[in-house]
Amino acid sequence: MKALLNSFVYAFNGLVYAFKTQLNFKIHCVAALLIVALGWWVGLSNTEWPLIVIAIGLVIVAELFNTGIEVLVDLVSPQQHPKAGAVKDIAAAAVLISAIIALAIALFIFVPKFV
Ligand SMILES: Nc1ncnc2c1ncn2[C@@H]1O[C@H](COP(=O)(O)OP(=O)(O)OP(=O)(O)O)[C@@H](O)[C@H]1O
Repeated sequence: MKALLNSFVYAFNGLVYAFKTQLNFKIHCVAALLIVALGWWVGLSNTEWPLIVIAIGLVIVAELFNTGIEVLVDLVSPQQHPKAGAVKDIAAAAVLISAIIALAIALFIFVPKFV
């Protein structure tokens, strides 16, 4: 039971680390809160909410993996190396793609409500 509780504490520590060290993670968290508030305001349907939750979760998860990969690369390759750079660039690309997908979902859901 204590081990299970500890695993939640470790995961929470990871969230706090990402939030404290990554400006992009903070920006995405604020954007997520704004989107949820907007969704509340326009009254999203029971089918629209899950799509928004998945879109937000996709970006947050990608950001967390990106942060973990950055920390790992800095640990194993503090010196410059083309492959270390490529690993970071690929992780950053994953975040970018997730954010584009999330933006597309948000536009599909919200734009028709304002036109
Ligand atoms: N060890 C390295 N070797 C080669 N290139 C690197 C290395 N570390 C970083 N880079 C290059 O510099 C870019 C920026 O690296 P950095 O560690 O600042 O990542 P970041 O995404 O800006 O992270 P942060 O969010 O912490 O500012 C990487 O995407 C990569 O192209």
